[in-house]
Amino acid sequence: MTTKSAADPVLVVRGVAKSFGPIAVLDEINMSLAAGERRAVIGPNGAGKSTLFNLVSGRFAVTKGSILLNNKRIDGTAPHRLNRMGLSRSFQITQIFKGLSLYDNIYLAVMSRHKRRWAISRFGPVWKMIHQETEQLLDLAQLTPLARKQAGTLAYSEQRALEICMTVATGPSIILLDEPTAGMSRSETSNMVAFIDRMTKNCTLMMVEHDMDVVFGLADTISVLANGRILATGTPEAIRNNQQVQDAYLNGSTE
Ligand SMILES: Nc1ncnc2c1ncn2[C@@H]1O[C@H](COP(=O)(O)OP(=O)(O)OP(=O)(O)O)[C@@H](O)[C@H]1O
Repeated sequence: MTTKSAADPVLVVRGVAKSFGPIAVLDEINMSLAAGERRAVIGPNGAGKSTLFNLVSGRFAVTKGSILLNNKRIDGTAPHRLNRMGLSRSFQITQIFKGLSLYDNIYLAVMSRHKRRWAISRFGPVWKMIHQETEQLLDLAQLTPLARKQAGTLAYSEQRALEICMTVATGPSIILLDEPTAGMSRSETSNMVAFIDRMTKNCTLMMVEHDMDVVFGLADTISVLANGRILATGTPEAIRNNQQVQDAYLNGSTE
């Protein structure tokens, strides 16, 4: 039986390879994410970023190697089970309840963290805490004025904000962000970066993002994938100054 200490990494990717039939897409991928770390995975089109995300989030099986979440092997685990184990994939999948109010959506997410089911009678300290945490999250997200609005009637960017709020409310060990600003204008993008930054202060994040302003605005470590291998991992500053990375990606990046 494994025990976890505070210094243990939240996520470990160890010697992972992935092939589709004869096509090798990823090889020798090694990564370790500490608690509270915000890691961006960048790289040219076709480098294997989405494949890596799909391996970590349980959508694809690894061909070789292992993936651990909080010291437990998770490669081969179905996405819905991973969700219950604390790995939450946000964006590109809309998981809000459109017929409910924004408040009720967040309330349900906070309830799930406290392992409560909906009940007619909701009195007592735990329900009071659930209500207070919902109010705090609404406040942090600056969504209080919209609390009573039906989620389905919110603007697209507001629905995405609600979704990240719900993700945070469930208290996951790690949040995977899949191009969190895809399809947004410049001003929506910079608002979303500020929003994610505010909402995920103590969360562990792994994100795939093409927009370098988003990457450099949010990540404290960056892994660069090229041709299915990790070319470099380091701070934004180190990655920006890495000649190999510049040659393989940053200088030639059209995004
Ligand atoms: N299901 C699949 N079957 C066969 N090949 C695949 C499959 N999924 C991805 N690939 C191939 O794997 C390589 C990596 O694709 P992937 O989508 O992971 O790259 P990416 O870095 O996310 O690219 P982009 O930035 O364009 O989204 C590509 O050559 C792609 O064609």
